[in-house]
Amino acid sequence: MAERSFAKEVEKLRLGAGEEFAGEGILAITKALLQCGVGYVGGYQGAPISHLMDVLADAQDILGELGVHFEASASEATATAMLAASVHYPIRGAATFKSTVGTNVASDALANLASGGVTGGALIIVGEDYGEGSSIMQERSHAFAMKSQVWLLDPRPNLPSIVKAVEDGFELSEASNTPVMLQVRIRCCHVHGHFIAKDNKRPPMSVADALEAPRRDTGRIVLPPASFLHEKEKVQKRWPAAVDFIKSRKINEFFGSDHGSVGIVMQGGMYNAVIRALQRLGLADTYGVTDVPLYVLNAVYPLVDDEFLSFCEGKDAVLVVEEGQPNYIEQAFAAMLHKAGRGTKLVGKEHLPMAGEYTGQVMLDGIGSFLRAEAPHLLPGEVRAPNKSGEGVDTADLINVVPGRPPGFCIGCPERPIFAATKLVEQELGKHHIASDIGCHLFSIMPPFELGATTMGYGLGPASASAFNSPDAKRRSISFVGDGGFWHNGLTSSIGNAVFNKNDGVIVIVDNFYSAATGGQDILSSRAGNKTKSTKHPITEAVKGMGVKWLRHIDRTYDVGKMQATLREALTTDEKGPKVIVASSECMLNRQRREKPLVDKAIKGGERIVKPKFGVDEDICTGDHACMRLSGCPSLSVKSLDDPLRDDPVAHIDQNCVGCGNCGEVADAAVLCPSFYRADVVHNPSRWDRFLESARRSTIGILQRRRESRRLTFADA
Ligand SMILES: O=C(O)C(=O)Cc1c[nH]c2ccccc12
Repeated sequence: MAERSFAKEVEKLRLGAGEEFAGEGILAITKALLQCGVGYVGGYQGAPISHLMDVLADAQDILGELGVHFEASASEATATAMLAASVHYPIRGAATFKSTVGTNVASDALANLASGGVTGGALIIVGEDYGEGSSIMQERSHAFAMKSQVWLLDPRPNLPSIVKAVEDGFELSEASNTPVMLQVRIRCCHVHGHFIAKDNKRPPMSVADALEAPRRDTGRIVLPPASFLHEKEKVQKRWPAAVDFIKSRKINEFFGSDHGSVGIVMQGGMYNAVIRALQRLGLADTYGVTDVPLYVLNAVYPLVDDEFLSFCEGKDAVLVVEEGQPNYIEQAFAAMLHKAGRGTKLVGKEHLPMAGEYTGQVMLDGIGSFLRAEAPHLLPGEVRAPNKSGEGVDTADLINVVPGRPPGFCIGCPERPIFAATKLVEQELGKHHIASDIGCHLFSIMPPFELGATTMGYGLGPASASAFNSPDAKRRSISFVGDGGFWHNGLTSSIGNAVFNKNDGVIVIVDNFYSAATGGQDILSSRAGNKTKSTKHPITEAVKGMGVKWLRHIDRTYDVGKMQATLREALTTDEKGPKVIVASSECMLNRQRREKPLVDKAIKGGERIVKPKFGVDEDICTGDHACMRLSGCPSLSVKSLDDPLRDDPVAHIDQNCVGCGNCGEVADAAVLCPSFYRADVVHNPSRWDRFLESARRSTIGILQRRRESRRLTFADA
């Protein structure tokens, strides 16, 4: 079950011509795909397009009615390889994934697809995870577009532009026999707005039709001599065809005055932020109307030389707003101007940062700096000569006032006890080299665990420990991989590799029943039934099938003692070959999403429900916080006591506790302290519960009164 259900929203996908669609960017993309007569869609989830995959999964009935095939691909490479269906057949297909990491994974298939070219439109919707909210390395998808010669669209972040980009993308792909990437940043995915819908179109040729009449053409298969001809075709046919299409269909847009001494060129995705900066500089109105000449690249690759050169005509200076590095667009424009012998001054990264997200403030500073330098006469007096000194920024330096808040495991996360156990084992056996992987479990690198030295890619944790396999070694490496990474490619890249190379290390497969970090999507080993997918395939079976001999399965990760003992055994056994521990417990977020509505309903219906909660007895807690050093649970916090003899704050469990029991288990396994208690909160208590409660209360009352009566008391003076 995914993080968000779009079951209600997907009904909007049925809107017909002339009706107004209102909603989120990702839904608009899906609607646009259906309006374009797409024949098949698929992809792999990851921020910021996880929800696009969830929308498609929730829309399967609607897709099915139109004869559109949906695939939840095993990886981005799988998703891109699926687009092979558009090579020989005039069927439109779309794949979506997270960039740039997904594009890295997909690049084998992407390069092959781009070489042979396509007949039906092939659209790759890449969710660009760049900037301050990103979880990955900061790179650009642009490089992939250039190296594989696929076209890159980067639409203005509003619904009509996004929908148009999907339509343009398919047509561009067909006009140039080239796959097209449609880049959407996080704000573009989640922007809300309106557009006028068109009717959905059944694909003129479905995948079922294609299977009835198979086609092949060796000229489209990547093998010499065809592959050498592809290279020629790319340069002589497909590239010029793409430039012609972009130009004749006016994919790129011009705004502002035709006459002006300066202008701004930008990636389409930067448009909203540029307009906001111009508004703040007094140069655009509330509706975004401006006199400043703007050239908006909804297609960022390939570039159209004469469009750019004509934009520069009569201008003294032009600013390129291009997020990230290298500044490919700026370099290409500089070369165009130089070759054309033009004198227009081209600037970009002089005024805007070379790296990092172009946020509102960055854009304001950069465009302000450009205009102050090149066209100060455009700026209102208060911008040119502000009353404030400096840039006019007066927010406090937050680094000095806000404590750091590193991301960590959720309350009740079943992965927390795995790392608590690892820490306890390291206390016994010493420090080990630990290789981490992509997924929630990577939070182990953060306090309080501080375990893990590298992360090399999805499913590659054990692979990234493969060099540490020496006959001279006295200590084994430990590596982690999640169930998401395991099925993405870890089964072969990590487990198969370890078996084949006789790796002696310890591999922990963190199995939480979902691809949790990407939003809780189902995978092969998910335990729940799924209407359209085949689940319940145990990881242990796959691992055994790969040839692993030493395999342990822990089916309740909260058992810290057992986890610790198993890790100890894996690290010390004489048995050769990889030691694989599958540690399974359900993702607590998903479990709560599943159980909470049922429990709330049962409580409302008067049913007796017992909810376990944990607490700390503040009379016993010494305030040494040892429990926290092995937990990091957000619900385990500190509390100051109103007691002059206790100056250290004691441990405290807040009301968000879900009763996973981790803190008690850890306290026990670490022989930490007896101050943790469990209290069962009984909703809709039975008569027996009430009787027990009153019996307990009166017994405790008697004992309390007895103790009170024996206390030494002082008479009032
Ligand atoms: O969803 C995210 O934010 C991820 O980083 C997960 C992810 C999805 N596909 C990938 C390919 C390579 C590395 C990470 C991911």
